[in-house]
Amino acid sequence: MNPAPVIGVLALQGAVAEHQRALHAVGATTRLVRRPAELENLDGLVVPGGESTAMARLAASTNLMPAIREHHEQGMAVFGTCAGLILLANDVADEAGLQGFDRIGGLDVAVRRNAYGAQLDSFEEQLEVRGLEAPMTAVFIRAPIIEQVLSDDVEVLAEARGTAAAVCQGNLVATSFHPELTEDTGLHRLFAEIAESRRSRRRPALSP
Ligand SMILES: NC(=O)CC[C@H](N)C(=O)O
Repeated sequence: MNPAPVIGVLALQGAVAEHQRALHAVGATTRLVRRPAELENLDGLVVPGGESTAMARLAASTNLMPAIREHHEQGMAVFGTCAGLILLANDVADEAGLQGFDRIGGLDVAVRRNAYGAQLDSFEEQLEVRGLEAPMTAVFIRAPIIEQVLSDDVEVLAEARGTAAAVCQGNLVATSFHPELTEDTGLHRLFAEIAESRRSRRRPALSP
């Protein structure tokens, strides 16, 4: 049997412990990531929900966002939820607060921040997710909307209110909602499988 995938959780801010719990529940080993060196030899990385502007600012002092991008280019899978989706998207509308700060990028979607409404407009919805057997409860909190899918390489895994809410592109997975806030670990299982299946194809880490 393959060893458990090692999945980092970006731990600058946001729903860190909840993602760790979900990843442990699907058999992954986790590591908290606050600095570039902690990205070495990870099979995957979760970029949690929280506040994308806060994460981008906290990451800037160690150039963590470009380091995540480089590790992804070398084969590390990345799962971005809510603010994490914003940090992965190649195009972000309503960038106020993010301008001048590196993001990760790589996911061919255009998102608009806070587009489902304010904190008080947060909502839950039952979503059918491609690849999962049962519908899951999706929690949307000041969530970004995926306004446009920019490439045929992006697969829409779920839709909410008429737009894509969960997408996959190669070894990138992203949701506008918070899968870590419910007991349903289906998306974490899917991500752990993607991270594990791509491990053998990864190029070895570059020496310093
Ligand atoms: N729940 C969330 O992650 C909210 C995202 C937040 N509105 C942002 O722009 O980063």
